[in-house]
This record gives sequence, structure tokens and C-alpha cells, in this order.
Amino acid sequence: MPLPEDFLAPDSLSDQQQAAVLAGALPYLRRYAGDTIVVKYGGHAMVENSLAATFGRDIALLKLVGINPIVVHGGGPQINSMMKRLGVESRFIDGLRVTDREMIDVIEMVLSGTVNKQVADLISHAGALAVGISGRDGRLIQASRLVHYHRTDENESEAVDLGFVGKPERVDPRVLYALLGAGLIPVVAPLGAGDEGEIYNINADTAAGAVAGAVRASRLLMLTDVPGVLDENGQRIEELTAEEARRLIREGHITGGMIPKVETCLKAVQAGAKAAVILDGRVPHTCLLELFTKAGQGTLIKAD
Ligand SMILES: Nc1ncnc2c1ncn2[C@@H]1O[C@H](COP(=O)(O)OP(=O)(O)O)[C@@H](O)[C@H]1O
Ligand SMILES: CC(=O)N[C@@H](CCC(=O)OP(=O)(O)O)C(=O)O
Repeated sequence: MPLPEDFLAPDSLSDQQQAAVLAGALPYLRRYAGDTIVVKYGGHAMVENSLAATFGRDIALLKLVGINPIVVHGGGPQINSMMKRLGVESRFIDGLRVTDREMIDVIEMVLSGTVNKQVADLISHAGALAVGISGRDGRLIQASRLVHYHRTDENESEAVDLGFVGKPERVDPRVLYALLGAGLIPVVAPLGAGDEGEIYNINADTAAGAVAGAVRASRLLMLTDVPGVLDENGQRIEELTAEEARRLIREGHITGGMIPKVETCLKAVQAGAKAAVILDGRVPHTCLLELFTKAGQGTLIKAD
């Protein structure tokens, strides 16, 4: 089958240059051959069509060069727009959506029904077969109700009820290994299965971290909308230790959604992932740049 026009190398590269680029990737291809890489793909990153198509191709490429990618996706903006259409107001506490029983059905429909299939399609369209599942399938992510502590001031915090927001308790990776073993790319919606049959809405960063730890991923790539973790001067930190991360949070240089993101990375490396990287999903080919070039991207977080 001929390749579509937009799959071909850009005209700006001569054939010689194109061959040199491929040859230059050899040491990195050897380093990651056979490894598992978990990629968290956020809802904001999906909105821009050309970036989304590039993402799908990059994941397909990873598979075709012998790496095992697992994608865990979000879908916050997509849930928001469906809630708006239904006239339901969303409320967030510390970046987590307060989720009641009626909302969980809508959330499952959007995450598992719509977004999950779209992400799997992006990859399959690029020539590697992806299969969409949710964290409920094969009891991949077993969850309990999250007890969230919201900070009221510098020294105090109070427990708040977020409804059906889940905390991953156990990850059973057998369904992932079955798909990987069959040469497929698992695409996971961030839902959890409760012990009593309840469905939990899990923050996608948290779900990706739990999966990365359980499969002992060689990298957890967290795509977001900043170049990485920024220090007190707004400069990207190339490598962050757990100690340094805790200091930056304590001193208020890491705030908002970046706090749970960094904490998730720390947990994933403690649980068995080799390293986590927070990188800019707005940069085209950000995953390839991180894995296959010398400079790397984003902020690398390793176990102590
Ligand atoms: N030190 C920091 N470095 C980088 N980003 C930070 C930092 N502190 C807070 N942030 C904020 O964290 C945001 C990323 O978190 P979030 O919005 O939850 O990402 P996503 O929607 O991609 O999961 C950034 O857009 C930025 O505004
Ligand atoms: C509990 C909780 O907040 N869950 C998220 C799940 C989706 C998500 O995390 O999507 P992004 O990665 O696109 O933000 C939500 O309901 O929005």
C-alpha cells in the first residue's frame, strides 16, 4: 500500500540527511529495545488535530522499532464539554473533579467510549494496532475511594469527600501483558474497579503512575503544557531528585497541578519505574526527542 503523502519525510531533508537521522538514532534504539514505556497523554494535548496525529504516529513508530508503549490518556476538557451540554456544573478541589454517582456514568461514557477509541484510532491509523481498554477491564486498576486532604492553611489540612474519585490500590497488569504479547498497543482510560462493583474516576496522571510502577516501565513520560518542572527563576530543571522536589513544593515554587504530577512521578519510581519525565506535549515529536536524542527534553525524575 503506498504511504499517504503526509507520511513521507519532509522535503527539507535530503535522502542522505534522512538516512543520517535514522542512523543517529541507533544507540537509543538499542538502549530501549524491548523496554516498556508508559505515556500519559492529557486531554488538552488531544485538542489540536495536527499535534494529535503526530502523537499517534510517534507511538506507532516506538512500537515498530521494538519498544512496548502503553498509553494512559486523560480527557478532562472533553468531560467538561459533555457536562456543559448536559447542564451539569463541574467542581474541582485541588485539580480533582468532585464526582457523584450520576456523573460517573457520563465520565465513563466520555473517557471509555469516546476519548479512548479516538486515541487508539490515532495510533492504529499510523500503522500499529492499538486496543482501547479502561482500568476496569481485567481489573487492571483496582481502586478504593480516595480520602483527599485539602490544605486549609500552611499547617492544617482537612479531609474532603470527592465522591467517586478513586485511589489505585492494586494494579493487575495481566491484561496489558496479554495485549503486548500479541503485538498490540494498550490504550488505557483512567477508571478504576472497586471491590463492590463501583466505578471510580481516577486522575489520569495518577493512573499512569500506578501503571508505570506496576509494569516497571523504563520510562514514564508525562506530557503536559510546560517545558518541564521550572525552578524559582522559571528555568527548566533537567533532573530532579526527590529531596529537591520536596523542597520546591515546600517553598511554594511548585504549585497547582504540578504538585500531584511530581508526586506521581516520585511514587512511580519508588514502585519500580526506572525514571519519569515531565515534558512539553505542545512540542511536536516530544516523545521521540526525549527518547532518541542526546539533549533530552523536560525534567527527569529518578529514584533516590
Ligand atoms: N514549578 C513549576 N514548573 C512547571 N509548572 C508548574 C510549576 N508550578 C506550577 N506549575 C503549573 O502546573 C501546570 C501543569 O499541571 P496541570 O495543569 O495539572 O497539567 P495537565 O493538565 O497537563 O495534567 C503548568 O501549566 C503550570 O501552570
Ligand atoms: C478525578 C479526576 O479529576 N479525574 C479526571 C480524569 C481525566 C483526566 O485526568 O484528564 P486530563 O489528564 O486531561 O486532565 C477528570 O475527571 O477530569
